Amino acid sequence: MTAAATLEGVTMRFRGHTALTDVSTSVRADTITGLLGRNGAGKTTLMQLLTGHRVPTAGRVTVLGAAPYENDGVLSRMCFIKEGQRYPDHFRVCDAVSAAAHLYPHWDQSLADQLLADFDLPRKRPIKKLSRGMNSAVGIVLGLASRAPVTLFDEPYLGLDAVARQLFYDRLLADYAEHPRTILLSTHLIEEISDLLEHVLLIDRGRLLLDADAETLRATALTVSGPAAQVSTFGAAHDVLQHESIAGQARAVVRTRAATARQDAAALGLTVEQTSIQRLVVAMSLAAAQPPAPSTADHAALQGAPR
Ligand SMILES: Nc1ncnc2c1ncn2[C@@H]1O[C@H](COP(=O)(O)OP(=O)(O)OP(=O)(O)O)[C@@H](O)[C@H]1O
Repeated sequence: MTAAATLEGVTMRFRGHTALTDVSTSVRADTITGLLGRNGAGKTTLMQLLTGHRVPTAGRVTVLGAAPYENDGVLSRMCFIKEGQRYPDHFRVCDAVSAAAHLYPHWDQSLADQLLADFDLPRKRPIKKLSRGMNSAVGIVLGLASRAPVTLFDEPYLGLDAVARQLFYDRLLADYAEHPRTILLSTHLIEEISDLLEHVLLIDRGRLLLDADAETLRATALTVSGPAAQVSTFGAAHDVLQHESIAGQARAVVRTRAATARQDAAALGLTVEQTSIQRLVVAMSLAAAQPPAPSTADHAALQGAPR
């Protein structure tokens, strides 16, 4: 695996708040990676570190072999499209496109023209007069046509309708197939994009919770359901992320490394389904939010505690 970017022991502290804590991971080259996590998890902060907008409080960030901060050689090969991207007040759509054409060395004007038509964007209209969704579409056009070797999309589709979002996914996939490059995409619309993803990074309250390739996740995350006793038996041998039961029936989301997990569940009379990446992410985030079960020592201490 070649890394386009790496974070080693990265902590980012703002005044009074730690947004990232000791994060070590890499973003694979020529891969579409999903950066997932709940509101305030630290996704934008991580992208800001990768794009040299911030310097970590501790640890090291490397992109395309060097530290990105104030490094034109690295930054010229990156494109960062953020939610609610702002442009100079007087900019029309065509001005943003010509500025991007000058900025990005790998810019493809014919792709930009095609995308402007696909998203039905009026070239001469001032950007500040565009609707919210159209503004997002401008960012998407610039991000894709930049063909930057490392392209980051941070929740790029504020206000974009379902048809336009599908257009984005289709165009991204088609262009990526012809021009493989490193794409890091943060989103809350996990279900919609999960087929696009080759790798998943999940952050939870500033810590890296999951760093796995999507294929492995799909193969190892299962949801089993059936009689509660059998679900518990099965769960005892696997990593249970979420468990719910009602009237003697139960359902559990598990991660397993056992090659025979499906057969084992079937032998117990359980129904087995593949767990979607969205469900897995929700289960893992909720599990991480649970307070840890008290240890035996804690129990003992509580028993002895004065009331
Ligand atoms: N400049 C700052 N000063 C203080 N705290 C900040 C600053 N920037 C971010 N934070 C805090 O760091 C945490 C992570 O923020 P970040 O924007 O990275 O989250 P996110 O995962 O992108 O969230 P969302 O999905 O809601 O956009 C949040 O608690 C946020 O309030």
